[in-house]
Amino acid sequence: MRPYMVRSLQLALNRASSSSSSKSQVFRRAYSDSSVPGRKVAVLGAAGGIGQPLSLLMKLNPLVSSLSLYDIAGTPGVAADVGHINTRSEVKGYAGEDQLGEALEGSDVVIIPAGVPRKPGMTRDDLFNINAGIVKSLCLAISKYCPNALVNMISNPVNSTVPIAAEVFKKAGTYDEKRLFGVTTLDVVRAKTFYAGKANVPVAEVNVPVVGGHAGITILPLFSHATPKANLSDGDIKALTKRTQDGGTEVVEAKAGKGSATLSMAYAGALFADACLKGLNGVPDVVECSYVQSSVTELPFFASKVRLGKNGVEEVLGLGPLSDFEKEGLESLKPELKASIEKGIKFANQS
Ligand SMILES: NC(=O)C1=CN([C@@H]2O[C@H](COP(=O)(O)OP(=O)(O)OC[C@H]3O[C@@H](n4cnc5c(N)ncnc54)[C@H](O)[C@@H]3O)[C@@H](O)[C@H]2O)C=CC1
Ligand SMILES: O=C([O-])CC(=O)C(=O)O
Repeated sequence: MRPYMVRSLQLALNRASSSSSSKSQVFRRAYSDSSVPGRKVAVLGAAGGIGQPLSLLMKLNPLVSSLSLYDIAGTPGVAADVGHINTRSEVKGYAGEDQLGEALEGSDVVIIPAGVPRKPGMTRDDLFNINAGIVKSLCLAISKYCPNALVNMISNPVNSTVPIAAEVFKKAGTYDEKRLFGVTTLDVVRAKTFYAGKANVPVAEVNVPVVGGHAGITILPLFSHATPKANLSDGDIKALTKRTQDGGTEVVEAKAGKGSATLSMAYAGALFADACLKGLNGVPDVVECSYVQSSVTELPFFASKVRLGKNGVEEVLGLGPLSDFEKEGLESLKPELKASIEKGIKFANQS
């Protein structure tokens, strides 16, 4: 890839990070390889459908100085391939559990897309039996080798895997609620795309918060907060909400048994990791939606806008005024989200 293409991709990623201020835009333009701190990012599940393009996108991120690609197999090849790209970070591949410690050691951000994806007809919760154990063992290793890392959980069901991670870290004595994130950025990416299409506004200018969780009706886009404002009918808002909630299923069905969203997820995961790195580096006003420990509602975990800083979560932002339709959606999602959280906590403490 030509340097100008790499630069364009980097700029596109920067432009797409939703809510950062103009101050941070100036900061971004001021990057040079030597003027930003070195940061190690580990991708766990790096040989998978999400892991590979996500590794590529993290290799293009100028904030990353060391990229650690871990999977149970296949990572030497991915690392050799990605490692030839002429950008800042050095790349190392690690395969198999005996290399997990080395892969994690010194990581500032750990991104976890390890685990099985859905097939048509399955819910995200149907992945629990396999992915819960995978996430648990990876989080145990994180608590041992890089307890201070920011953890970006992609593996589904996110509504349960984040509570599992929290319990594992609590048991290990390393839990810091500011450092654990469920990645819900793809819901925001979808809401922006669908809204821009319906409202006929430039997608690059669109902002839409998505709150709640990351499965079906627990995904609650707040189109009443969407900007630029558009005069959409109640029917349009209802349809946009449903399409955002079913976005993952739309891809699962279109892939017809060959997995779920990988490329759009890699993009969303790269955006969120970039926001975490900017926060760590002290860029002001970095705000993204994420599923975190929360007191925004009575539920212990909830996705909402989060301000990111040098220690991870700096502030969990409230929901603001909701339309009647959104208020109804919020009440309807609570029982399902509560059950998924409790399922994760129970699993972590029983097994
Ligand atoms: N949070 C979100 O918005 C989204 C989450 N996902 C979830 O991401 C996960 C991964 O999806 P894909 O990449 O499509 O699946 P995939 O099957 O293509 O890749 C998963 C990778 O995880 C690896 N893996 C399995 N056990 C592991 C372990 N113990 N340690 C390290 N790596 C391990 C596999 O070897 C494989 O390379 C799924 O659970 C999927 O549901 C997918 C899309 C969006
Ligand atoms: O739908 C799935 O299984 C994968 C996912 O979380 C998404 O695409 O939002």
